[in-house]
Formats: sequence, structure tokens, C-alpha cells
Amino acid sequence: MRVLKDILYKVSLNSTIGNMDKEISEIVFDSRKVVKDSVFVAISGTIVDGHDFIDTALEKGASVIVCEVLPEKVDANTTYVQVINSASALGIMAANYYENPSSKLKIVAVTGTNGKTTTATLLYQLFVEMGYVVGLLSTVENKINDEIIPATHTTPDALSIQALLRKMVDAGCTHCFMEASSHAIVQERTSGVRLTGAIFTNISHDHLDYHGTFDEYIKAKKKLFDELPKDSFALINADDKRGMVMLQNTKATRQSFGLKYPADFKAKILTNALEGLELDINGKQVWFRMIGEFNAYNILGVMATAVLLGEDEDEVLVQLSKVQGAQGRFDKISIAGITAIVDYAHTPDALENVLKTIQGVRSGGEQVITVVGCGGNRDKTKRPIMAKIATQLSDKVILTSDNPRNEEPMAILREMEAGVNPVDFKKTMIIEDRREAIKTAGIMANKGDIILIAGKGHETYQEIKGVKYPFDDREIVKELITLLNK
Ligand SMILES: CC(=O)N[C@H]1[C@@H](OP(=O)(O)OP(=O)(O)OC[C@H]2O[C@@H](n3ccc(=O)[nH]c3=O)[C@H](O)[C@@H]2O)O[C@H](CO)[C@@H](O)[C@@H]1O[C@H](C)C(=O)N[C@@H](C)C(=O)N[C@H](CCC(=O)O)C(=O)O
Ligand SMILES: Nc1ncnc2c1ncn2[C@@H]1O[C@H](COP(=O)(O)OP(=O)(O)OP(=O)(O)O)[C@@H](O)[C@H]1O
Ligand SMILES: N[C@H](CCC[C@H](N)C(=O)O)C(=O)O
Ligand SMILES: [Mg+2]
Repeated sequence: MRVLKDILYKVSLNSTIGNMDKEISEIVFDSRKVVKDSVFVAISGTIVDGHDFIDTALEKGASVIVCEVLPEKVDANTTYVQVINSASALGIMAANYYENPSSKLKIVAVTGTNGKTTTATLLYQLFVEMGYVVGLLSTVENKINDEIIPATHTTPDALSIQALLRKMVDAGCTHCFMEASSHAIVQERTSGVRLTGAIFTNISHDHLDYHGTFDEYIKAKKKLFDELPKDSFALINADDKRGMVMLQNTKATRQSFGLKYPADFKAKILTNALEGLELDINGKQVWFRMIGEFNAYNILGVMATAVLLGEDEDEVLVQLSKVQGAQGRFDKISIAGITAIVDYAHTPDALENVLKTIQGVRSGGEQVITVVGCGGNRDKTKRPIMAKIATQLSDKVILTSDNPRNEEPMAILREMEAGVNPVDFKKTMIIEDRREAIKTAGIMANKGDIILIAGKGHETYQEIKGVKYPFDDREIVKELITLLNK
């Protein structure tokens, strides 16, 4: 049990009604999860308004209501706390409830359109290699030391974040590396998390369905840096056009990394091959297991972060050269002389980077066959662009379903097809069923060819009309082994 006024410490209040010394059992922000003597935080969402569920929360036993707008009729036994911003209040209250775990950890948040999971996972793996007990909050999975806690979001909700950070502290973690998605930043899921540093990887086209305009999307990322404390660091990719924008209003120490423009941490690519990357970092030549220029950025950002966290650069490079990166990111599987690459590229920029990387490392005579789709109920404007990029940078393309969610798969595919130049029609096919599409690519491929299967990476399901069916691109590629060895 906690006392209400203690968990409201540092929350911006407008007004209060009732007893502030009440003992409360839990904090909830979903009326369906209310338990006796809990605090219900009413948040206005994208689909419904939590304020409409205040009565239901009271019926189920909530004894405190935290809201932005007070109900017209108030109940005499209930405490009402009117706040400026319920979503932000939730994060701060959750932090107080779990006794501010972030003050006992070094937490670094990674934001950017692409590279968040890769960067956070590399940091996790690096710090484990260096002997630390580490936590990770990522799209693929959450981790507390070795324990895996399945992830439902790239960045969990505010309450779950604090609960996970508490578990990390209790498990002896010293560091936590986490992704901060733009949705999470806007929805204040990271409010109440005290950061030691934040990293900006890059920004390109995505999520315009949610943010409305590219400017709003940039603002969402910038908010993370605007809110950093004075004693933290703000590390940006100096080669990204919007990198400096992130630093405009931050109180944190400004740091940068890059391959092209002047930066605090610099590297040069010496070799970029299917076997890995060789980089020159401060006169030291080091091989890494990851592939492609974009991974040179991820590696450099990780090295810079480790140094800013006080680690020795030479030791960092030795350990970093051993790590693998995140699942489903440029995962190579060899079958019957064909190289299949499963990659989570689900934005135009990521797809272009991956295909340009493949173009850069191919030997010349082989075909590059790309299987790609776009998710339903997500930014529609990226569909034609991704299809165009796929056809321009591949020899053959099969457009297929990703997670259609509640949309008609064929309607998504028609929107993708609209981006294909007429000259590229002859190399483009549409196969709605993703399993069939992957199999067809396998049948079309000859020895030496490269098949890129983009968009779903580590995902182990395909979401169709509200149902998540088991589906794993990597498993389907493995099924090809029997098919092609016949
Ligand atoms: C669009 C979006 O981001 N939505 C997130 C948001 O939900 P919402 O605003 O839609 O909530 P809502 O359904 O309108 O409900 C509003 C409030 O009423 C409450 N409610 C609702 C119903 C009820 O009966 N009782 C009740 O109290 C809800 O608990 C909520 O507090 O807040 C919820 C709680 O944190 C999230 O689970 C939910 O994620 C949805 C499921 C989602 O799909 N989000 C994706 C787009 C997302 O967040 N993706 C990013 C990664 C993107 C990327 O960079 O690639 C991520 O971080 O995962
Ligand atoms: N630094 C980078 N710049 C551009 N593209 C990248 C970069 N790092 C990875 N990618 C590409 O983007 C894909 C997604 O990478 P990753 O999962 O690390 O990004 P993310 O930001 O976590 O994505 P999400 O927002 O979906 O969680 C990779 O599979 C790869 O194709
Ligand atoms: N975090 C991203 C992941 C997209 C992955 C892709 N496979 C899709 O389902 O669209 C999102 O929720 O938009
Ligand atoms: Mg991610």
C-alpha cells in the first residue's frame, strides 16, 4: 500500500477534492483492470477517452480518480485529482509508486526512424560482454539480465516501463538500454524515466498516419531531447539532416557521431562485405559482424554511447567486434546455394539501405529477388514508395502481404503497385499469400542468387483481421530447403 500524496510527488496538479492521505492499492489507466482501492488515471486516447470510463472505474472499486477534466457530479467518498496532463502524470506516479527505479540505473533511450532496436540490442550485448548486469526494452523483446519478457510494443506503456525498471534494479542491473518510439514520446510513456543519455539515429518517412505531418514527427523525436536533464548526454547522428534540430533546445551535453560531417565520434568504412564491416575508428582497424553502411552508423553510435558512459574505447571495440546485433535484422540463411536475407526493413529508407547494401556486396552475375509488403492500418503513403524502391533496386520483385491487420490485403497491394514504374512491371508480381510468395522466390532463384524478404524480420506472427496467426519468415525460408533440394 502507498499513500496517495506520496505518489503524486512532482505531478503538476490543477486541483484536488477529497482525502489525499488515502492508502491506494495500485495505479491503473484501463477501467477493465481496476481493482479495489486503486487509482484510476483517465487518459484521452486515439480511439476513446478514458474520462468516459470514470463511472465504470468507481463501480469496480477505484477510490481515487486522476483526470484532466473533473466529472460534473463528484462522489463524496472518492478523491479527485485534476492534473494538467494525465498521460504525463501516469508516468510520474508510476515512478513514485515503484520508488523511482530510474534513479538507480544508467538508462539510455534510443530514438529515430530506423536503427533503434539494433542500437539498443548492441548496447545490451556489449555491456553484457563487458560484465555488467543489464536491462533491455525493445521491439523484439524486453530483457532483465538473462530473463526474457515478451514485448508487445517498441516502448511499453508508462506503468509497465516503471514496473520493468523496478525489476531490473531488484535483479542488480546497473544499466538499461531502451527504445523510445515517437508514439511513446508523444503519449508520455517515458515520463518519469530519468535518462542518463539519449541517442538520435536518423529520421525519414514513417508514421505520418499518426503524426499527421513530417514536422510533427520531427517534433515528437525532439521532445525526448528537450526534456533531458542537464547532467545527461544527447548524442546525435551528425550526418542526418535533422540531427542538429534535436539539439536545439536541450540542456544535456551535446555530442555527435558520423561518417561524413565533422563529429565528436568519427569512423571510416574500410570494407563493406557480406562477411561484415571493417571500420577505421581513431586509427584503429576493427572488423564487426554486422553488414552495411547503416550498421556502421549503429556501431559508431553504440561505441560513442559506451564511451560517454565512461567505458574505455579500446575495450569497447574489442567486445563490440564480437556481438551479433538484433534478430531479424539482415539475418542471412543459406539454402541450396541461394542466400536468403530476412530483414525488418518496413520503411522506405530502411528498404533502400538494405537493397543498396546488397547491391554493394553482390558479385555481379546473380539476381536479387525481393519479397516485400506493407502493414495494414499504418501509414499508407509509404506503400507506393516502398514498391518503387524495391523494383528499382532488384531484378525481380514479389509484392505480398505484411500484417494486413484490418485492411483488405489486395487493396494494400494495389496501393503498392501504383508506385511501380511501367518499365518495371515485367519484373513485378503480386502474390497475396506471404508463404507462397517466399516459396515462389525460392523456386525462381538460381544458385548464387540473393533473396531479400523484407518487412517482418523477427516477427513470429501475421496479423489478419484481428487474429495473430503463427508466421515466421525465417521458418518459411528453412522450409525451402526441402523444396529446393528435391
Ligand atoms: C495509436 C497508439 O499508439 N495507441 C496506444 C495508446 O492507445 P490509445 O490512445 O489508442 O487508447 P484508447 O483505446 O483510445 O483508450 C484511451 C484510454 O482509455 C482507456 N480505456 C479504454 C477502454 C476501456 O474500456 N476502458 C478504458 O479505461 C485506455 O486504457 C486508455 O488509457 O495507448 C495504449 C496504452 O499505452 C497503447 O497500447 C496503444 O498502442 C496501440 C495498441 C498500438 O498499436 N500502438 C502502436 C502504433 C505503437 O505504439 N507503436 C510504437 C512503435 C512505432 C514505431 O516506431 O515503429 C510502439 O512503441 O510500439
Ligand atoms: N541506422 C540505420 N539507418 C537506416 N536503416 C537502418 C538502420 N539500422 C537498421 N536499419 C534498417 O531498418 C530496419 C529496422 O531496424 P531496427 O529494428 O533496428 O529499427 P527500429 O528503429 O527499431 O524500428 P521500429 O521502429 O520498427 O522498432 C533494419 O532491418 C534495417 O533494414
Ligand atoms: N513498429 C512498426 C512495425 C512495423 C512492422 C511491419 N511488419 C508492420 O506490421 O507494419 C509499426 O507498428 O508500425
Ligand atoms: Mg524497434
